[in-house]
Amino acid sequence: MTTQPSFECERLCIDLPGAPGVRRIIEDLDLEIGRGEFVSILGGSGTGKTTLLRTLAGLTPYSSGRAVYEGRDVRCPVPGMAMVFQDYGHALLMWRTVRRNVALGVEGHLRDGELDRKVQDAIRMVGLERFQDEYPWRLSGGMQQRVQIARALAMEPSALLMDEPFGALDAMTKASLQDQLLAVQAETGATVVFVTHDIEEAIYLSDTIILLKGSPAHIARRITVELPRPRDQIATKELPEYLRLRHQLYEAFRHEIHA
Ligand SMILES: Nc1ncnc2c1ncn2[C@@H]1O[C@H](COP(=O)(O)OP(=O)(O)OP(=O)(O)O)[C@@H](O)[C@H]1O
Repeated sequence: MTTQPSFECERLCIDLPGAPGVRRIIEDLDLEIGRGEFVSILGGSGTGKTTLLRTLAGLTPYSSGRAVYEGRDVRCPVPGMAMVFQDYGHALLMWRTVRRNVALGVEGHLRDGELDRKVQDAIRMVGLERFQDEYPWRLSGGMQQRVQIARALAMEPSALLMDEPFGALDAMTKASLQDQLLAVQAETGATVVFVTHDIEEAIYLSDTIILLKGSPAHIARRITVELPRPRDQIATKELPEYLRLRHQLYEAFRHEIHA
């Protein structure tokens, strides 16, 4: 990991339409995310996690302060980022095969050979080689989510923004996709900003956890996760440091989210 930031926010304020007028969702948020860093955003329901992620993606405009990605203001989507949503059912085109869904973000920009290479690499990274000519509706929920992740990876993003991508999946599928995501990140070196409700998921995956609190929201805690990599679903979760972080975050949730 280098020290050059991928994202920088300074006194970031985000307002959304409310009744009446506008409602401030995020206030005076300062945040720096290093290149290749895995950052999870945790917080209670309705705190503003998705709003913050969408602003980092250039999808929701901010009102004041600064949000910068690799030196560029993010007032609209900028190249180099890809977003993955929780609702893979809506994100995929059911009438296109897996391969043609994965190609969606890059087709029209590349020559055929290069397009095929990128699509094949992305499909390999999520382990869907055998299913590339299938239609998404014939796949399980976990496999459909892997298609969405592959589509993001085909764009070779330097930053992957993920909004509760595993929130709708069963525990075993979720664990397997978490490991696949960590392997992909180790291979690509992408920065990952990951929104989740799940404290254990945040600890298992992250280098840093940002806990949002309040209305408007601000950063209540910034926690560095110093667990060794590669991580392991059994061994990592038995480490004293993992258990200490888990305890700390549950306490923080209890005292701060409901304060
Ligand atoms: N398009 C919108 N227009 C107006 N208000 C919105 C819009 N989207 C979200 N909000 C409001 O902004 C606040 C933050 O919503 P957001 O979805 O960012 O929270 P969240 O922390 O991601 O919640 P959850 O964990 O429940 O998904 C909520 O009060 C929500 O009602």
